[in-house]
Amino acid sequence: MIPAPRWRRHLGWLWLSLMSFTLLMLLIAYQTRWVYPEIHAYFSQAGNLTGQQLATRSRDYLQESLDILLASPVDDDGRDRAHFHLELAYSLFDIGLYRNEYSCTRPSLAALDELKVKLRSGESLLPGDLRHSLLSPIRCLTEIEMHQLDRRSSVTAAFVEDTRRHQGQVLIGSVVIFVLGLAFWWMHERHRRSAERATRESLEWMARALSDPLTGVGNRSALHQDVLASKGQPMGLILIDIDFFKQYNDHLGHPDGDKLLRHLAHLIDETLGRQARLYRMGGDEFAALIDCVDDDVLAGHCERLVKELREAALEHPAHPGSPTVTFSVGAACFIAGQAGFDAGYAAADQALYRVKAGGRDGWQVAEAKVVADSGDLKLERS
Ligand SMILES: Nc1nc2c(ncn2[C@@H]2O[C@H](COP(=O)(O)OP(=O)(O)OP(=O)(O)O)[C@@H](O)[C@H]2O)c(=O)[nH]1
Repeated sequence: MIPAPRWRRHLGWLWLSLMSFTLLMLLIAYQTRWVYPEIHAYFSQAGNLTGQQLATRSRDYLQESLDILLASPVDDDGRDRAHFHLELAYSLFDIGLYRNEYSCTRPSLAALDELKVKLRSGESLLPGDLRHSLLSPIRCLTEIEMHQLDRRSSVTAAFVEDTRRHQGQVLIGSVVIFVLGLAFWWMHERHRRSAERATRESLEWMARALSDPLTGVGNRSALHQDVLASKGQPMGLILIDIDFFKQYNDHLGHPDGDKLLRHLAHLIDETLGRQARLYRMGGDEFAALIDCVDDDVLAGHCERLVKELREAALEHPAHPGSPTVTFSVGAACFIAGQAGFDAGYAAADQALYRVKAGGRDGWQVAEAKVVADSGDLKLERS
């Protein structure tokens, strides 16, 4: 599958982030624009509802005034108290809300005005007049009370309903934002994983490109790369070539030849230990890079290689001079760098050739002197 271009992935993220951000802003705007005014409206209407309490108190005062005036006989003190209660009731009744919204308010207030005048003038009051003057305002106030109570209930119910609806919308908005956030995270995670996978695959590919598939050790390119990476360092190069490997293959077949190559790679690696890096140069030739303190140390490694192979006593039925597998080893010290390596390789190869020419199954280290060569230190072989 061809991965989407980078800019398109980024565009996807950007789009998601913008969506989440816009939705969040809309949610905040919604809260500010609709929910808060709704609350404000509720409380301002609730403020008007005190009208219900005023009507109740006013009605109570009228009731008390009626009780005093209906008690017989009514003396001056009773008339004063009744007048006082009437005044209190009047002041609570005479408000804009009642005047504007209830048609019974004005006639009731007029009846109370008349009654106050009669009380002040000391005119006698008949029970029938009293009923007419006080009962209709009391009825009006009762009506106002009931209406105000109804209004409060309906406003409260509407407010509760609105609040529930807004909460639902805010909840849905939050869920959408959460889902978008999850999608954003998921896209990011997917991209991170695919980037990791690509890096891992590149590393594996690079490792494969630098290793020999048959034996698993490094190949010629890896040797070259390692030499250049250690530029300027004194190093030892050991070349190991199996003797009469063609005959081994011809006699036992290529699969057994492959097995021997793998076996020898393991044996060389074990013998030289961690300080050495092993490569297969192709065919039946191996190379090892190792720190080169001096030629004697290198000679010690070569000696050990030949000895270990003899001890392993791997059967070679087609070897003209030995019942077991043998190899020839040539080695040289060099200063890492392109020119130094070329010189070192040539010297080690010549040493190997001399071993082959001398009857194989042995080793030789080329003698060297250090010279400087166009920035690279180069060991010149004698
Ligand atoms: N089994 C196997 N054989 C290989 C492989 N690569 C190369 N060869 C064989 O290795 C043999 C190398 O032969 P030569 O270069 O003549 O070397 P030799 O027979 O060891 O002779 P001397 O080095 O002179 O002792 C050839 O027969 C190649 O076919 C491989 O990957 N597996």
